[in-house]
Amino acid sequence: ESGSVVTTPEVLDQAWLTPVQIGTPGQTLNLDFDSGSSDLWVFSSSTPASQSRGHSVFSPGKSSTAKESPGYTWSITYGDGSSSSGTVYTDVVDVGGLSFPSQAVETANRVSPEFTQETNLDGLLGLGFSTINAVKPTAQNTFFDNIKSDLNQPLWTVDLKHQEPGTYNFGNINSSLHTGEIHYAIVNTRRGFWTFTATSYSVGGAIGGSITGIADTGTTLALLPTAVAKAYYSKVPDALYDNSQGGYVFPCAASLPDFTFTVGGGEITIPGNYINYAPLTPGSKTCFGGIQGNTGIGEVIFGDVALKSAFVVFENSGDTARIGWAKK
Ligand SMILES: NCc1ccc(-c2ccco2)nc1
Repeated sequence: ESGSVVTTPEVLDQAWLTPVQIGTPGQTLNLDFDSGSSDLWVFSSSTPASQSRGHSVFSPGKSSTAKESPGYTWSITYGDGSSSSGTVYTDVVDVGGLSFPSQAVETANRVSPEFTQETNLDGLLGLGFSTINAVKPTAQNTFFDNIKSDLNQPLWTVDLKHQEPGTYNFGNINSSLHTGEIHYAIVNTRRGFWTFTATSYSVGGAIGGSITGIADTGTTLALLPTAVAKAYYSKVPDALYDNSQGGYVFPCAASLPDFTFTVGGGEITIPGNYINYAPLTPGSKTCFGGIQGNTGIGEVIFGDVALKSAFVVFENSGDTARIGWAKK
């Protein structure tokens, strides 16, 4: 089988949110599908009202199929400093018509203020490898790992669009969603992420070396090696690294060069206007870059700024994992 679901960008393409039905009858929550983590967690009836105000919550008590997983707990802190923790149920989870009857649904007993403030986001659906699932004492499977054997092909695809709805597909490649050929690179799954290598990059004609990083639908920007970010902004007049902002800024009127990277022998171009990410504050004439250095973070992250420039295939046949990138 296969399934497809529409995903919708938040303001400034900060994240894309996708409706998921949980329990019986189905309770719809809008989740951030995140290939950079591997837990399906939700705001719940156990989340204090002061933290869940404005959010849809999952109430296991209202689901005839919810089962507690006694003694199971989880706690996560993300790269951006946000965090959440709680307990675990199993219940039916339906994504785009694909249903798994006993998905681990991690209900939040607390969330950090960053999550409370993002009222469109009702939780995360991890699409990383189940090896890094945070449930104790036993790691749980991601939704993709649970349904993979039922899918026509052991893959999911993502088509994020700048300020337009896009799609997540499970089990098939919809060829109408891409124009160019799909170019594949091998994924190294050792750290539980979709880690791949771009063999080269170019900015305004200048060619650079290889970049190894993770494909992360749950991170807004492209956090590249510091030398790469430096090389990019050297081509942007009046760009500078602003310590107080923690990144490269430039005049919003600047025309930014494209950033092209090569994966599996094919070129993907992030258009300059995607790299002119946003004014520091609404109306400011100084803008913050969509490409930043990855200083202080363990990983190089090809986040949404890169992913929305392409049609991307995440395939895991069991012994081999691959990532495919195509123009669209
Ligand atoms: N890369 C995972 C992830 C996704 C969303 C968030 C988030 C949303 C609001 C505040 O923090 N944090 C981390």
